[in-house]
Amino acid sequence: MEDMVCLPEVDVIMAATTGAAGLQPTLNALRQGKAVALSNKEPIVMAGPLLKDYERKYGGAILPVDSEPSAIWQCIQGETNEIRRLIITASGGPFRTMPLEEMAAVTPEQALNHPTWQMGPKITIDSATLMNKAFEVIESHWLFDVPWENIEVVVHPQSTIHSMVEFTDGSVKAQLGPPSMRLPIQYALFYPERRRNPDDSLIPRLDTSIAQALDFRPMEPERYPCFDLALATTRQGKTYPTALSAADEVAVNAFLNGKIAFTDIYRVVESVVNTHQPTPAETLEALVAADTWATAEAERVVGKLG
Ligand SMILES: NC(=O)C1=CN([C@@H]2O[C@H](COP(=O)(O)OP(=O)(O)OC[C@H]3O[C@@H](n4cnc5c(N)ncnc54)[C@H](OP(=O)(O)O)[C@@H]3O)[C@@H](O)[C@H]2O)C=CC1
Ligand SMILES: CC(=O)[C@@H](O)[C@H](O)COP(=O)(O)O
Repeated sequence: MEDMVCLPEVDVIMAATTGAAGLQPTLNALRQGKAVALSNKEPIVMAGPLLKDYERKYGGAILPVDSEPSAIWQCIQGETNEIRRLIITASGGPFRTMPLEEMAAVTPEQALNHPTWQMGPKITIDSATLMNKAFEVIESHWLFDVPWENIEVVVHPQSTIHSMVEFTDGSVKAQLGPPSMRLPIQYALFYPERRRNPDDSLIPRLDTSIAQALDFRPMEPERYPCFDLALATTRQGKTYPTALSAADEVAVNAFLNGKIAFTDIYRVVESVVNTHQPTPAETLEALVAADTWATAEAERVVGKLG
């Protein structure tokens, strides 16, 4: 992948591997001035400033694919007004209403049963812990240059509104659609063109002929401790977000393999980021070193818990 993205005949790269695997290819592509349609969220979580630096320096482009950043991107088209607030929607995952005391005993099968989206295992577990939502806040912070304190998350169980942007006059724009990645993928690949889709079966359409609710609920921090942990860690800068992402990758795998409980995902990540000795995150070498250390440390913590 590292070499393939640099081939002269490649103009757009769709980065859609899971986890840290996409980091080096994404950086290589940006260093070649290519456009990267970024679905793989971990690279921008691990190395947001470096990716943006490469985009600026080498003239490439990062095109959001993840549905929430894509929604924000679509909402800001043609707008010159300052953004007052980003409102990122979260389904709340499969355990949104489960009594908190039952969460330690949930099985991987239950956690993989996402209420609205069909996705790979890593992101589905991240949706259940809301680590995924923290990742989207981080992505959006770097992609749209919006201060942390101006990005909010609201639970919206239907996943019909993919995110919203509030402008300084108070107007709020939202992007809606059925939960399908086809539109965000197409939007990034053909940007700035809105491609005509004559065949409705390709991109599902919003059905307004049936009654549909659009609910908003406040996020419960005690249900989703990974959310605050991820943002507090990332806001410390340096290699903290790299360690966070690596620890989460190990912890999610360990949960899926039956080595730790669902609620231990938080414990593993917390332990790793609390013992991390950060360095400036200015080079790929620094990121790889942090990723390697955090992966080993997370495996050690999993071993102790398991
Ligand atoms: N699924 C979704 O709807 C969304 C996903 N995303 C993001 O997109 C990324 C992918 O998610 P998703 O599609 O759900 O994940 P999946 O697990 O379904 O797919 C991941 C793909 O990445 C490949 N892959 C993983 N590691 C490597 C590697 N080292 N080298 C080459 N290929 C590799 C896998 O190949 P193999 O099968 O051979 O292991 C697989 O094809 C994640 O970062 C996720 O957060 C973002 C928004 C929505
Ligand atoms: C499809 C997509 O873009 C995911 O990020 C999705 O939004 C996850 O759903 P949650 O809102 O449950 O995290």
